[in-house]
Amino acid sequence: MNRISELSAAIAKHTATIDGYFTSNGLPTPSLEADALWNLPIPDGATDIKQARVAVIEACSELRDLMTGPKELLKFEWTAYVSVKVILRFRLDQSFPVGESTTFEAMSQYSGLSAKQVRRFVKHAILNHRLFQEKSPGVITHSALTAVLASEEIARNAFVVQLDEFWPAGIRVADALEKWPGSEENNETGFSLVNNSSKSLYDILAADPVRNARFGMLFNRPDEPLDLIIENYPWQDFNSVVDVGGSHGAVAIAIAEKFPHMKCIVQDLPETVKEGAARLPVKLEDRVEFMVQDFFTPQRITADVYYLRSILHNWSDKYCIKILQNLVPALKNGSRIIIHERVLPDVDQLAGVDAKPAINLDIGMLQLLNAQQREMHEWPALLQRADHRFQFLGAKKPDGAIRWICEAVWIEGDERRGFPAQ
Ligand SMILES: C[S@@+](CC[C@H](N)C(=O)[O-])C[C@H]1O[C@@H](n2cnc3c(N)ncnc32)[C@H](O)[C@@H]1O
Repeated sequence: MNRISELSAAIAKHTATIDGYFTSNGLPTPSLEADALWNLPIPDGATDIKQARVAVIEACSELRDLMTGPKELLKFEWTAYVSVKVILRFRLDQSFPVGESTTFEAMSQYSGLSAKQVRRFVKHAILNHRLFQEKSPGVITHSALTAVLASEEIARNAFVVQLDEFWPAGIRVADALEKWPGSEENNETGFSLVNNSSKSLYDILAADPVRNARFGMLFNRPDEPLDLIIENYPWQDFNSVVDVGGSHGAVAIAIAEKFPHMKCIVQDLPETVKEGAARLPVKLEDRVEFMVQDFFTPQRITADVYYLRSILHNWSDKYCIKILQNLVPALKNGSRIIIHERVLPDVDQLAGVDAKPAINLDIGMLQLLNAQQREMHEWPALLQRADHRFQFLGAKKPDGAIRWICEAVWIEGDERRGFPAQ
């Protein structure tokens, strides 16, 4: 069988598996109509159905490319997201309720754009992105995608931030690499260039409350259940944890709730600490403490565990080493360091659809901050560069998790190597 027939057969086979699952469980078939479910109803435990879904997506993508052909694949869609940006900026998705219809004229009155402009952008968005539908000429209804955008501010905000802040930064990455070869500084990026600034993303956004609030909202929704870190680390074996750059303390609070013997300290910058402390449930006040601590200054708290979730991927190696070295003054023999973040897949896993978000985030970290995602082998090396007394113990990724739990231990006197520390 040739490749296109193989792919076509695979698509038919795996689609039938998924269809059978939905039918036998009384679940609706996937749809992009406005009243569709927002996510496919496949529970975490249904591993074979999840795998079938991945197989369909991968086979469709390859088949589509094969049927397009190499030369046509090289055509660049340079208008790709223009219509989406306009729709979001002028809030056309929010111009009429989900379940109702509208016209180009009504959208024009709502937005201040001309009816002709609205028609051009809406048609582009329907064709390229399945935003809206036009089932009869001039009558516009929502699709599932615009229904989500119109109904859920967090999803809408994420799209806006990606289009308005992240995408333009990507366009200047090559320029930044040319201007600052090999830079590890977070103010020498595509983001800095496109903002015409010598500052970092954090400083640029901090100067603009609206942009800063939109950026902050990106992190308001948990991207994986907290249970995954609570259930998959032996917290019961320890008495204290410092959540380094812990934001509003979601993880520390979950640890304190589940393990009443634990003392948790959440460290962050002043503004975040103030907000986090204000939100802390009164019943946890004696066991969860918020503390201002810049992680580029020496750590003041000696604890059993130092927990860093999604911290190091925001920094280049040079700064990660400084963050780790600044823990050293407080560490005691046996202190644990948990690095909890996405890990880049190995080269042999690059084909999987799961690899794509990690690889894309890696480039994203570069375009915004000159930072990076890391492969597993880079963690022990980075820890060793910070201090040879950090010993990497291993890592695991619980089922259903997006982050790995990477663990290191601090060994005083370099017992591991059998000679005293210098
Ligand atoms: C990507 S967020 C991760 C927050 C949290 N660990 C989590 O996973 O939800 C990075 C955090 O680092 C904090 N941060 C940035 N620079 C810092 C610094 N120099 N010292 C302490 N915290 C810092 C930010 O305020 C933010 O809360």
